[in-house]
Order: sequence, then C-alpha cells, then structure tokens
Amino acid sequence: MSMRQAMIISNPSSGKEEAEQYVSQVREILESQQYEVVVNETAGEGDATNYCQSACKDGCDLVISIGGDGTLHETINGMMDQDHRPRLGVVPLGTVNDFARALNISLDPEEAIRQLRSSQTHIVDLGKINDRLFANVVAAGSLAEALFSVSSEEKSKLGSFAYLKEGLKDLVNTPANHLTIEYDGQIWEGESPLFLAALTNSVGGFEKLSPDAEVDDGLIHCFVVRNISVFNSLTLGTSLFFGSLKDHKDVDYFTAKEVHVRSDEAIRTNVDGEEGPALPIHIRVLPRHIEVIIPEEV
Ligand SMILES: Nc1ncnc2c1ncn2[C@@H]1O[C@H](COP(=O)(O)OP(=O)(O)OP(=O)(O)O)[C@@H](O)[C@H]1O
Repeated sequence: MSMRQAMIISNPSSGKEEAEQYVSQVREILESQQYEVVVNETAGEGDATNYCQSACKDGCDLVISIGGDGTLHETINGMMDQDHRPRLGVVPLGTVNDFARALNISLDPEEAIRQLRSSQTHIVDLGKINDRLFANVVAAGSLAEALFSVSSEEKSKLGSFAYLKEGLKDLVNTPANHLTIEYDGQIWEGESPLFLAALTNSVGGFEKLSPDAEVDDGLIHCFVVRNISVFNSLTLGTSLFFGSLKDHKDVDYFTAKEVHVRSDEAIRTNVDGEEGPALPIHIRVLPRHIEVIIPEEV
C-alpha cells in the first residue's frame, strides 16, 4: 500500500520568522500519522501557489500552510481549476489570520499545530474574483485602500481596532466613489467609500464584522458603506464589536452568489489583505470547495 502524501508549504518570513521550528513540529505529527511529508519553503510571490498546484497534480492528500493570510491566499490559489484538491491544514503566523479565526483554529501556532491531529474537517466555500480565488474578503473603494495600507508592524503594534482608528484618522475627507454593483439580478448604484464582500464572519481581524456569514452558506455577504461618518465616532467600535455593521443606518447589506462591481473611476481592490485587481471585478462563490482540518469539538 502506498503511503499518504502530505506537503508542508511554509513562509519563513511570516510572523516572527519562527516558521522553521513549526515546520519540524508539523512534520512530526504528520509522520506519526503515516504521511510521507514534503516540505517546501517559499522564497517570494507565487511560490505557495506553484507548490500547492503541484500537490494537486501529484494527488497529494494534505497540504499544510504555515504563514499569514497572504501565504494562505497564495496556497489556495494553487487549487484553482484542479479536480483533485488536497485537504488543507492551517498554521496561522500572520497578524490578522481571518481564515483561522473563522474556523476556530487557534491563533497560537503551537496550539494550531496540536489541532492538526484532529479528525474533524469542514468543507468550506471559496470565492472567485476575476481569475483568482479568495478565502475571506474582497474590499474596494478609497477607504479600503487606506485601511489596508497599514503595515504589518503597525498592525501588530496597535491591534485591530487601534490600527483601524489610526488608518481612519486622516480620512475624514476620503472621497466616496461612484459604484455600480450588480448582484444576482439586482443593482445597487451610488456613492461609497467602501464595499466589502465577505465569505466568513471575520474581516480584518474583526470576528463579528459579518456575524451571519457561515463558512459554508454558499453566499457572499456584501456591505456597502454609504457614508464615511459610519467610521467617525466610537459607534464604529460598537458596530464592529457587536456585529451590527449591517444594521447601521449608513450601511446597505445584502447577500448574493455572484456580484459585479464597476466604476468609471480607477479603484483598486484588496483581496484577503493583499492588493487585488482594479475595478471592474466579477466575484462569485464556489460553494463547499475545499476541506479544511478544524479543531475537535470539546
Ligand atoms: N522567503 C520569503 N521572504 C520574504 N517574503 C516572502 C518569502 N516567501 C513569501 N514571501 C512573501 O510573503 C507574503 C505573504 O506573507 P504572509 O501574509 O503570509 O505573512 P505576514 O506578512 O507575516 O502576515 P500578515 O500580513 O498577516 O502580517 C507574500 O507576499 C509572499 O510573496
């Protein structure tokens, strides 16, 4: 009988650059489960995608991503258009780690590694934006550009809420952009500084930003901010922490399976925390697309 194959994809630059020690811990667990293990360290952009693509083509059973949301995003992109998609395990080393948060995977890497022994998995939705996959969120608009331009160092120094406030400090004059959003046969048209399309309940480290989003509901949860003043006062904090962004009077909320966003203005997007394509974008959900190891329920 041939052995089961596992690939570890590790970004040595992620987090506090402790990936190396984690790789050996993960390898030990996988070998104790009778996996034959291949370790691939990324050296730069695109590597995680290429490694995961070969894992798919080689019929690998399991891929473990050790790194931040950027590494995870690149890893899942290796699964695009592949008939065989390995199970996925996640060891979060980034500052935000939305995907791990949404699946209750520990944000402590050592604990997340122990959780890889779990026999439980969850089959989750992925999203497709133009010709790429995403795991978590697409953001578009002037506010998205400002928010996501905060560096990792600033984020870890300040924490999610603080960095948000920091990022927003100079934004009172952030222009709204004219957006046309077509979703499942309906149209939203108007001025907005921020459009968010979330697959999970965790966006930018805020675990309750999109509380109704289940990882396997087959839906894209969309938020259109109509007025920057949503973000002006502490109501921002309260809205986000209590998960009522969608109920805010200046926010329109809807769910859809497919969304087109366009504008006459040049607007960039942010996808899973990394710079994404400029508008126009076409987003659709790929229901229950990959199987992810999740912690055992206690
Ligand atoms: N060996 C490497 N050295 C430097 N950068 C790398 C290396 N391998 C991959 N990268 C780059 O690292 C980025 C992904 O980093 P990732 O998001 O996983 O970690 P992080 O920056 O620590 O996380 P976060 O952004 O959440 O703080 C990608 O842009 C990728 O191209």
